[in-house]
Amino acid sequence: MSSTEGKVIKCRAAVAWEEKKPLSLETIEVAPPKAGEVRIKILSTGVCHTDAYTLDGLDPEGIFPCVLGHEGGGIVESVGEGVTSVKPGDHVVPLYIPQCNECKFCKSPKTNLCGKIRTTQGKGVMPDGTTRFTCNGKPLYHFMGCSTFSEYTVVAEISVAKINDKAALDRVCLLGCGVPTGYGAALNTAKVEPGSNCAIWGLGAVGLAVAMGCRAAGAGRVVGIDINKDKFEIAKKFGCTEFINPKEFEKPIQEVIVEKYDGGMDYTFECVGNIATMRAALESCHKGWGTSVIVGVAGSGQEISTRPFQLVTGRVWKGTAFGGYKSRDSVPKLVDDYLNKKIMLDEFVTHSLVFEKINEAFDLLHAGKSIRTILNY
Ligand SMILES: NC(=O)C1=CN([C@@H]2O[C@H](COP(=O)(O)OP(=O)(O)OC[C@H]3O[C@@H](n4cnc5c(N)ncnc54)[C@H](O)[C@@H]3O)[C@@H](O)[C@H]2O)C=CC1
Ligand SMILES: N[C@@H](CCC(=O)N[C@@H](CSC=O)C(=O)NCC(=O)O)C(=O)O
Ligand SMILES: [Zn+2]
Ligand SMILES: [Zn+2]
Repeated sequence: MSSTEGKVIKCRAAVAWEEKKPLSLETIEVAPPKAGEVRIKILSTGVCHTDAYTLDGLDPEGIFPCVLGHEGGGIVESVGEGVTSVKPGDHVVPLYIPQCNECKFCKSPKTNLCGKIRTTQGKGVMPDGTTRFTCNGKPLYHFMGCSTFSEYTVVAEISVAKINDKAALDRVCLLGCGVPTGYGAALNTAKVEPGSNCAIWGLGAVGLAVAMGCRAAGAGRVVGIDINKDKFEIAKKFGCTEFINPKEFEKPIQEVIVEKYDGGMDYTFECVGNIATMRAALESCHKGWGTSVIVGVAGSGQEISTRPFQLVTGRVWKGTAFGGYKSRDSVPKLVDDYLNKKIMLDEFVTHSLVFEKINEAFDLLHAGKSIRTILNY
């Protein structure tokens, strides 16, 4: 039994007091876990573009003040009543898509979108409708059911994956979001076949993970597309075979691709979050069978469009959340895949910083100078 069990913990956190403002380093209070909840000591967290998306005020579910962060790794500090699947001392990754194994989504092989706590999670509160965070007496909202930008966080039991404790938490935290999302987009959502021609818009961590998945699937060409040419060199490590910078062309990039690649690609992936590149990715697909997967996140009011003829003539437009992985089952296996060198994680980490430098991590992301920055508490 830890000395803090059942007590409020005062700890460091980076609080988003309001949108479009830097995070504020604060001492916050974290209440003990209630029934069905787990309190975790976070040791490392990544910064994903979705954190920036919400902080920038683009997320219709963004509620402030809140504790952001959803790509973390840590150790269970205490558990609430009735929790049986994890115990203090277990190494875990918090999950923004839980897995309850009871809801109709969890019972369906067609989706990973567990619905058990999605409504309260989208309101920034725990399943009972309340928050576990306060700062100077003011309640703080949770984020994506994870809130990994706090030294301690509280999540639902169904929102935590128990992992092999031999794995470095400052690497496997990336299995909380970006890497499974891209890797699974290729393997689960698209189901890339050997010899397929693939194109990826956006060579950030998610896009590079798509490339890693395409290579694992035995893809032929893997075309990396980015307006920042500085991303091309690192993308070779993940399996990109050639590159295109749309800025170097006058005509629409989809016309370039259809001409250059004998009618277009078998699979395309949009990992930017831009409705124009979503259209370009779809219209770069081959007539008759090309499939485009939307991974990028675009805010409310943003709508995709294309001529229906694109779909009538056989192209498929689909999307993915967390790469289609059923989270509690899959993340432990992905950790083992990393330990067995079947997937890369180290290569995604371009910066490691002390937690207090979290705003620098956002700056690096926005400047296109990082792939993933890991913050260590
Ligand atoms: N569906 C899901 O489950 C998930 C979605 N996401 C979303 O995926 C997207 C990518 O996330 P990260 O890799 O963390 O972002 P990132 O910011 O690291 O990478 C985005 C990349 O897109 C490039 N880019 C920007 N505009 C472009 C354009 N017009 N054409 C081509 N490339 C362009 C940037 O240069 C950058 O390399 C974001 O929208 C994020 O919100 C992230 C994780 C999970
Ligand atoms: N609140 C956001 C949701 C945007 C979104 O699509 N989120 C992805 C994960 S992005 C992680 O970096 C997702 O898994 N969505 C599934 C879900 O149930 O939200 C908005 O409304 O834009
Ligand atoms: Zn993310
Ligand atoms: Zn469920």
